[in-house]
Amino acid sequence: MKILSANAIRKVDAYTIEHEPVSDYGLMQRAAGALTEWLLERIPSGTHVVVLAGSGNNGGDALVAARLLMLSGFSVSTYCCHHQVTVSPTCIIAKDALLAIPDADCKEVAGRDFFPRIESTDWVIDGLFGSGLNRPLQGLAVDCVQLVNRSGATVVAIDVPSGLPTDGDFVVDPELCIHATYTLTFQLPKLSFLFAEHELLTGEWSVLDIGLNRNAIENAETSFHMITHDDAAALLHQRAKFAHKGHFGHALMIGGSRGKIGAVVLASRACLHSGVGLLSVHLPQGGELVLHTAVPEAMVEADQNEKYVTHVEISGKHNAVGIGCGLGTHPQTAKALEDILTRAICPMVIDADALNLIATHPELKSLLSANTIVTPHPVEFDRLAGKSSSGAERLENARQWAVDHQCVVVLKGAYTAVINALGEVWFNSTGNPGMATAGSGDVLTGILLALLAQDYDPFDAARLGVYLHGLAGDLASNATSQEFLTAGVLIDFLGSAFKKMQKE
Ligand SMILES: NC(=O)C1=CN([C@@H]2O[C@H](COP(=O)(O)OP(=O)(O)OC[C@H]3O[C@@H](n4cnc5c(N)ncnc54)[C@H](O)[C@@H]3O)[C@@H](O)[C@H]2O)[C@@H](O)CC1
Ligand SMILES: [K+]
Repeated sequence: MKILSANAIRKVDAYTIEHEPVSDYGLMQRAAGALTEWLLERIPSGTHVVVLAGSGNNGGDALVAARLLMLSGFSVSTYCCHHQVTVSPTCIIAKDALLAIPDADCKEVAGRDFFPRIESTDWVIDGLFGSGLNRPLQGLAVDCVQLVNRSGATVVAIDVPSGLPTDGDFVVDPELCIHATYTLTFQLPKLSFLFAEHELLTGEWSVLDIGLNRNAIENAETSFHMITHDDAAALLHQRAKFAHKGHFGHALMIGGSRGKIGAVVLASRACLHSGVGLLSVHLPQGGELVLHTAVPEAMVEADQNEKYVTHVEISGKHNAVGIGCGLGTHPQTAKALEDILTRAICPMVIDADALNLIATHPELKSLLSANTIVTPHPVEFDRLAGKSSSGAERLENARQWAVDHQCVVVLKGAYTAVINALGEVWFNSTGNPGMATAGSGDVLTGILLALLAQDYDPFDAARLGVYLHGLAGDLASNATSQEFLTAGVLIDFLGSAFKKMQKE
């Protein structure tokens, strides 16, 4: 699923109006119709609804919704907050249609004294600004937004919360933006919804289909996508009937240090449960017995050192290498990492402490090869690439990093971003806060290593891997609870996640 910029959406809107039997106002009625349908299923009967409409088409949507809610029997008070002299012609049509209803309550807000009284039991429909916002809010709009935010009412934002830039192209002061309980956005998700700092502003968001022209969406250029179930399922390889374990690759997992052997155990278990043929694990000698006991399916190559990894034999027999889980950052481990990066020619997944070592030994970056996946969480990424002041800035830095180092970056978060060497971004759509638990990242590394060993292209492996990882988390939390989730439970649900991806 594409994520389009405000500008690209405007073009798709215009194309739809030009090529389909629908007018500007017709499209607005469709949008407001979808919105009202959503609202009617949720607003408790008898609720007083306060509708705030700006001067643009977002305001027009709000005015149409106000009319539809009134016709459905709700008590609706509508306030027009005109922030500019020219009001959109479609907004004017919508307002005239509202005023044509007997008893329509529609007031102009000429200043603070004209503001509505909002009770905490009210529902507020925010149609002040939509995708046309191009600068931070000022003046009366700010006062209005703050009145809403302090009211305690349930707030439904139309398309985008007023004050939030659709593409995340400027940093928002949360005081200058509606804090929506729900955001109902039209047709496609918006980029700015995917940054952690905007969670408070968007609340729970959902996409409403308003039937924009499919060809126009298909032809619109963008670097941003969301991974849907069908996208991920299409990436899954079928396993041939006569296949044997040699067909599914031999993976090498390198990790562990004293006190952190569990990380390699989790990553190894996840790898074996993700379809790999053979798995060898290189870990400090002290962890050998633990690994043999916890993961009997794996072969163990113990390091000469008891507590940390110092030297790894890299041979042509491995189809993929994973390194970093629980690895530690001992100087001798850094030397070993340099040696591995220099000699390994197979695809690699690099995680956790291996990334921290690269951050403290920047000369190692030049050794990364094109078929590498790096899997930093935001703090690890900032160590690698320097601090970012916002989610949007970090995403741009990660795209640049992927281009500069010609590898796949998996920037982990609520909407994990998988970025290829062209700077194209696919956001994951599965997963839940229950997965914010120790070892969850190790499980992802294990899955990615298994897919790489099975000859998945690194970008495909990363997109399918993050989707499966999140899906296992969703299945696990549905069957138990987010609180109960541990990395081990995630692995237990990997089987069901794979099953959901397979063709019936
Ligand atoms: N035909 C269409 O284009 C459709 C548009 N739809 C709605 O239309 C919205 C976009 O409408 P518009 O493009 O009219 O934009 P908005 O309704 O977001 O209005 C923005 C207007 O305010 C001005 N402005 C921007 N930032 C400002 C600021 N900080 N302070 C004061 N003024 C500011 C802009 O010049 C622009 O004219 C979408 O979000 C969606 O809700 C839907 O009705 C579906 C169909
Ligand atoms: K809005």
